[in-house]
Amino acid sequence: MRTSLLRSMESAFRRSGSRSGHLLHRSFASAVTPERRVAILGAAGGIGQPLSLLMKLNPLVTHLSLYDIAGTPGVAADVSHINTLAEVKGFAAEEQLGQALEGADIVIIPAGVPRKPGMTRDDLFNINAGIVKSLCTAIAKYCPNAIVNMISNPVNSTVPIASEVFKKAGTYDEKKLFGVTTLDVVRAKTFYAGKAKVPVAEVNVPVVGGHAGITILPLFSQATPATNALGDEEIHALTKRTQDGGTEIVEAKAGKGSATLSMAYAGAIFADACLKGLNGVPDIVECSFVQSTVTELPFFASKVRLGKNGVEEVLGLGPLSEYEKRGLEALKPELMSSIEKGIKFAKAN
Ligand SMILES: NC(=O)c1ccc[n+]([C@@H]2O[C@H](COP(=O)([O-])OP(=O)(O)OC[C@H]3O[C@@H](n4cnc5c(N)ncnc54)[C@H](O)[C@@H]3O)[C@@H](O)[C@H]2O)c1
Ligand SMILES: O=C(O)C[C@H](O)C(=O)O
Repeated sequence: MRTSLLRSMESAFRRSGSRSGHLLHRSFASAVTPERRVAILGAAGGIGQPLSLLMKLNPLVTHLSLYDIAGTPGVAADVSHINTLAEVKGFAAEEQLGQALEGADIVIIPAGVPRKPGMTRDDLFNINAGIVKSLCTAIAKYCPNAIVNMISNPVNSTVPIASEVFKKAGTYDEKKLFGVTTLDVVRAKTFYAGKAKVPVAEVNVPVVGGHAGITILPLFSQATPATNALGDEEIHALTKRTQDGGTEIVEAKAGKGSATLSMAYAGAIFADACLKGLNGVPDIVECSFVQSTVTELPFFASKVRLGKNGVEEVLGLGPLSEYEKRGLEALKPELMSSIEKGIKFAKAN
């Protein structure tokens, strides 16, 4: 049973575009996996629970630390019964946050409130900015060298907040801070495969910019397998659907939150890529919102090569279609203002 589950994970990770899925099996079989500690903050939430499950299934994880301000003991006990490698510990109260973080190689943060219909991600700022700031303050104290995977929205602002908190603490390493935009890539791949009628497992689509509305810019001109079956209108519709993917889920859930299952999948894919990078697996490339000089904006999502220290290389945008060039210019003011909002908040608080 364990073997077949690992095989399914392996093939999911391979399909995701990380080119080293085979290593999951090899490293598990030969028991050479280095010790890797992953902490999830917000582990009992809508994303946190399935993400905890998926990280427990990942054979690269040796220790899994689950932290939430509510509901952790049940989730941690439940996940801990799964007969895979990772040793699971739950941490329930704020005074246990330090213990939850100690020794972490990767901290994944899905803590915070989700949208309801009619809200933008920026409407979450007032609550989530404070949550992210306090969690990042603890990260700076207890695991200053950890890689941080930021899921909490608005990502366009929470990543800059984290960077300022780390700068204030003197622990900032731009190579180790990632806004998780993998769900945009997951959606772009799914929607493209459906329209282009190509096997979804073979599809790759870079998504650049940020993680809100028009700041999400899928580059369908670079999608593979390439197709000339899609005209301008179809590309526009695919772009809009990718940009509005989060809202599509928020509306379908009708007040019961936003994407959780697909986000957990995307978060697990991205964390797996970070783990492989840490373990020295070559050529691990994923899109992520990182400190960047690819455009004039200080943070920007693009393809990133992952390595032993986190970001090894932020890759350029590649050739853009005229439509994408216009999209790029159009997103800059909104993305810049969200970045500045985060920086201003962190400096003032
Ligand atoms: N980056 C993305 O692509 C993406 C995708 C989906 C959702 N999100 C965002 O992820 C966040 C979480 O979404 P969800 O659906 O899991 O929400 P949720 O309400 O179901 O879960 C959030 C969890 O965070 C916990 N929490 C709150 N404050 C905390 C704190 N200070 N420390 C630790 N835990 C704390 C809550 O107790 C809860 O269990 C939202 O901000 C949402 O917008 C991002
Ligand atoms: O849309 C949301 O609020 C959640 C998330 O950012 C998403 O893209 O699904």
